[in-house]
Amino acid sequence: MIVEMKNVSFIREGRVILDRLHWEVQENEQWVILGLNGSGKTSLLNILLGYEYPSKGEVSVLGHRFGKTNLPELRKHIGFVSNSFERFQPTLESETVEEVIVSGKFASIGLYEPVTVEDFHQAEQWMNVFRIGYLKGKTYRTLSQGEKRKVLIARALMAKPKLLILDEPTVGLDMLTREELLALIKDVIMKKVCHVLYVTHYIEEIIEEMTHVLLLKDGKIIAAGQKEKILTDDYLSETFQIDVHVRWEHNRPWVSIKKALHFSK
Ligand SMILES: Nc1ncnc2c1ncn2[C@@H]1O[C@H](COP(=O)(O)OP(=O)(O)OP(=O)(O)O)[C@@H](O)[C@H]1O
Repeated sequence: MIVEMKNVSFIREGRVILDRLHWEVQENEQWVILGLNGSGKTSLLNILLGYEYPSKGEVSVLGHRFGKTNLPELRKHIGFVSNSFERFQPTLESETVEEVIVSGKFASIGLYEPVTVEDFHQAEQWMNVFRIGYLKGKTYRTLSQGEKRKVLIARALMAKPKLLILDEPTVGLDMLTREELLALIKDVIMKKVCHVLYVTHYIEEIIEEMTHVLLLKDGKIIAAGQKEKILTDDYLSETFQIDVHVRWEHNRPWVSIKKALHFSK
């Protein structure tokens, strides 16, 4: 099992941020997490990554039960890319694209291991897969947001993770770059490079290969399961607290707002 949460609550400063979550992710399922700002998505990810400890309940990731496993060891098998990662320390910012990608390997071998020619070869292969070969030799700092995002995902894959968590990876990207990124994620899933857990605010990003959805509202699970059963008008309207309508086109869900909000003067 990829993720197992039993009765997980996360309470901070007397506030229940996650409330008695039960959630299982099986090997052959690719999940998407949806929820408004402040619904608890980041807290949930922080727990999965072992950066926060739940106040109650049991968590297992990749078969490792938290509290009984070596977290730094487990983290080596989990890749994490968040749009807030775009800035590194100044040293990495001035590295070349291939150096930044290769540095992802440190997640699994430790900072002081020497980097090998094979590592650079592997980085170049990822650059080709991600169609960013043209960035070779460029300084990371000078890249566009979309290019940086692709580099960061390639960097995460250098550590050969078993689970890749993508936290709002398309924020700030134009339509074309977003579709390119989704095509790359599709490839990662289809080629079984690793398991993908995807967090987004945009339901149209739920590509065919993503099979399951978890809806989070105020730290509670509204619904979780196969996407066709979960992405309904009722569940989504409850999650997003605005009346919406879902339609499917080319095996992707699209949402429209039934009635615009009006704030009276
Ligand atoms: N360590 C903490 N101490 C106190 N409050 C916290 C802590 N961590 C999260 N919160 C609060 O819990 C709520 C959920 O936060 P979280 O960042 O998990 O939401 P989110 O769904 O990721 O939101 P967004 O979509 O804006 O990133 C927020 O109101 C936040 O302020």
